[in-house]
Amino acid sequence: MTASAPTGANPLQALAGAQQSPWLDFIRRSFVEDGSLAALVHAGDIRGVTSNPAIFQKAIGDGTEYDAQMRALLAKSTPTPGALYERLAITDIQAAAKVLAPVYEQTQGTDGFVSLEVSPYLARDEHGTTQEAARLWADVAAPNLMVKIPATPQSIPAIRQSIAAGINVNVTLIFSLAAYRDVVEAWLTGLEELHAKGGNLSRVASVASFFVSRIDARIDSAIDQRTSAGDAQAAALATLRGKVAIANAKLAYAYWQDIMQSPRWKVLEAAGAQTQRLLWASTGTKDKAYSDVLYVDSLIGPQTVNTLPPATMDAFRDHGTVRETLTAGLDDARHILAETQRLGLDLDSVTDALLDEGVTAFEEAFDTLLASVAAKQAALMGDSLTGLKTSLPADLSAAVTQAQDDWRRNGTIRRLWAKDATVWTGGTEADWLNWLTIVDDRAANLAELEAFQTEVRARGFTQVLLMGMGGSSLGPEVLATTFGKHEGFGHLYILDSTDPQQVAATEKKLDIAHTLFIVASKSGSTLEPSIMLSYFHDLAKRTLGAQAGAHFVAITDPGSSLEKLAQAEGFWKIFHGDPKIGGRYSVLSNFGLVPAAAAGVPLHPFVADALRGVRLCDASVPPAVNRGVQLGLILGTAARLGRDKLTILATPEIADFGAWMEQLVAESTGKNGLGIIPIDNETPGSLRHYGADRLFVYLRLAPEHRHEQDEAIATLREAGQPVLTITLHNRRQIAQEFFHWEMATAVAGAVLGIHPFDQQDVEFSKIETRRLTEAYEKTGSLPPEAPFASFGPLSFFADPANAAATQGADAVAVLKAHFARVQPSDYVALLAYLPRNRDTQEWMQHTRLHLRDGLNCATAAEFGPRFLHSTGQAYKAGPNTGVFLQITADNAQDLPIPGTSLTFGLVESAQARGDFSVLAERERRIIRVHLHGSLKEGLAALATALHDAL
Ligand SMILES: O=P(O)(O)OC[C@H]1O[C@](O)(CO)[C@@H](O)[C@@H]1O
Repeated sequence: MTASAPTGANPLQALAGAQQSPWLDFIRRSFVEDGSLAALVHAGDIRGVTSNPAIFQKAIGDGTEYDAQMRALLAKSTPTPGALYERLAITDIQAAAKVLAPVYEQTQGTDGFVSLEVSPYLARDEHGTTQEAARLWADVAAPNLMVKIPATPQSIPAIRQSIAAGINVNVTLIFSLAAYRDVVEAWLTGLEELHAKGGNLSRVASVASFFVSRIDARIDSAIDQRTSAGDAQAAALATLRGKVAIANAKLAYAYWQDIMQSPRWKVLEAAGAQTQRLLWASTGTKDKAYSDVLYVDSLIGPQTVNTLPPATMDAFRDHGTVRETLTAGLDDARHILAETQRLGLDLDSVTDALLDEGVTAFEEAFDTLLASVAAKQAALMGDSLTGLKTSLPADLSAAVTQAQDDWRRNGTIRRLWAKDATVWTGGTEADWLNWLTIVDDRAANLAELEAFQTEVRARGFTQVLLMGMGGSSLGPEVLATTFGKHEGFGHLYILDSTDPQQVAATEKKLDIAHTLFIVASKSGSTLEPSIMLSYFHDLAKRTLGAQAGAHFVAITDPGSSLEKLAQAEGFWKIFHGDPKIGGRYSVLSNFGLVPAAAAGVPLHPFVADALRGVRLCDASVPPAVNRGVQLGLILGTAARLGRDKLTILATPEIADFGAWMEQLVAESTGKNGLGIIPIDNETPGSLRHYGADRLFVYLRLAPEHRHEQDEAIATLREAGQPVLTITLHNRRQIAQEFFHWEMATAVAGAVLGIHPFDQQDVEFSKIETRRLTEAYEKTGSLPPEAPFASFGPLSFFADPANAAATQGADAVAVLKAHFARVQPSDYVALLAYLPRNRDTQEWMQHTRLHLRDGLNCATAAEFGPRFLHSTGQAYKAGPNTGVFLQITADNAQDLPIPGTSLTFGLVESAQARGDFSVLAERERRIIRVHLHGSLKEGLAALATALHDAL
């Protein structure tokens, strides 16, 4: 360390003579790039640099200085905003380290440091801090770096471990003598550990940053308050104004001097160790009544550092006084602290509070910084990201802002990414969170899927049939309908029904000899895919003989019964799902990617888009700009305010996304009498049909948007209905939305206080179905049932309670009585166990709109058994606001299920009956209408009756 200053030196330069190093508490890109820092260093004004989250927030958060580097980084990859910030900060730190390197060299590694702080979010996390210190040390890779670690009780062990690892540490946020003693202890122990390992002590530098002026600011304000309240001790209190912080610092210095005399230190010193210098921080004067160099002039002494904000640096250069003040007036200092205590100014509480405030202030600065980095990143990525515009009524908007702030203050998004189950119910949630990381995992292992895609193409399949339910089919269905057929690949068909006519219609589309069959089931034991597989495998065996297995691919979780069957039958491939991902969160795992590969969807760009979605929902993105969190907080908050009908409208080319969303949202949130009811694909109507229970989501595919949909949405917005408009700039961006909605659903679940990853109520219908099919296998028939009313082709069935409530002299009267039960904010759902084809879909759509317009309520048009693995969970266990019309029909054709005495038609009716009894048991308002004879005529009769009933 330089012992004397050059003659004619300014006060800053003269500090060298007093063995104090002035460091600068400031950094920003332009200041380093334009040579300003170098000029200060060369002049000898400044011998080190410190940064903190608030300094970087000012540097990066405002202005455009960092845009060029951001652009360059974003051109190469899509980092998380947190990683992007860190790259920018490290670039500055490395540049400053270079400027200070000559000082470091001249002083043999004892001065010329630049400090970079660990994430303030880790301030109370020993392990996280230790890891991050090591990571930053390695990433910056400059010997004159100091990693800043706050002196919280939790971080003290991290300080010891970092020192022991040979990392230079700047311990920050020290306010009390007690904390300082702990820091010294950690530092000494760390050095001793390093020494014991045979490490080189001479290059381990450390400073203990003792905060000064903040203490006076607090104590002075307490004094002022008491004085103005007429305190009897006002005169004595007045003598302490502006004195306590410096007295505190002087005693810290005295403690350091004692340590320097201790035998413990002497051993380390003899082994070549450097001392840990005290660094005075928070030395900008806060009270204008005091000298603007008070906290520099008064704290000068050998082997110390003072880190100065730019204004204080300039002031000290201009009129500072260099005199060894630190060691003078030690008795006075003791007296001041004794007086502080005598007069009831609780210094311990003040320093405790200052530590908490200091941590919080840096967290908040970091929140602001990351929010601006994320916003800037989004702006620079432009149309490569989907957009979100929200238009919310005042009450909802205020509640959402409040929720965002709660999430920000509590760091909930970081807890979510850290898989902390207490974000939800503290149950088994952590076992279901691998959807958070599956895209990175798949991106890193894309070669296997790409090889599969190449092989599929080479084998020249003309069709691909995917068999599965819910999460195993709805994602692939979105891919099939959104992307269509790809050159060189077969058309992807989806089968998720037990309706015999639908099975037969699917079979008709296939050329079995040239079809690739994919059976997808996470559990491997779901009824529908099992029987579909039996049917088509049997068919394939009849066409292809021993080669049949080579046409089959299974996607299932490891060890499932499906995996065993696939092995036994010689399937071509078996792809595994991740058991820590539930079905409805599986679209970006092999459950979506294998069908995507088979259909020829270009995998790399698709996964790259999904990754964009992941990055912008990252733990480092604060709630107000985190797309998934934003959406989820709106969904959850809206539901809590009674807007629980999530009404989904989409450009037709991407409209199937709604069916996937339905399952995700309904199966995740619909439980314990709570939840969000998705209303998919309900054509917009007149404003008077909408109550205060709606939240609209418009998925707008910009290049193919429909003018009339835009108009309808604008009308809703103008009428004050809450509307979320999500803009996709191309179809592939559905990959981003898959992730956004997964995150949103998890977040909405947290707002509702439910477990969003189980679906316990689905099981009840399955049990009932099983009971019925087993009865059939034993007795050859289903248990008898009788309609409570029959009129021509329409027979009505219900449990006694529902039957009693819907008596009528004709079909019209029955339906009238049933729908008279609809209250404001209820919804009506048609649950049709019919072949899902263009005719039935049109009928359902027409009928639901008729009901919507007649009853002014939200409507759903669902096909069984498909919805049983989707919205069925919410219908059974969500809010009891649904009024259901189950529709069944005679099957014009039935198909046997190989290896059983069952038929598809029988399973379908058992499923309808099973679900009915569970809904009825749960006191839902439901009746079943069975259509006899021709389906067309039955549907026409029902439509007429409904028309007359409303
Ligand atoms: O993939 P699997 O295990 O066949 O399950 C299919 C679907 O059934 C459910 O488990 C229940 O409906 C869904 O969550 C799931 O997506």
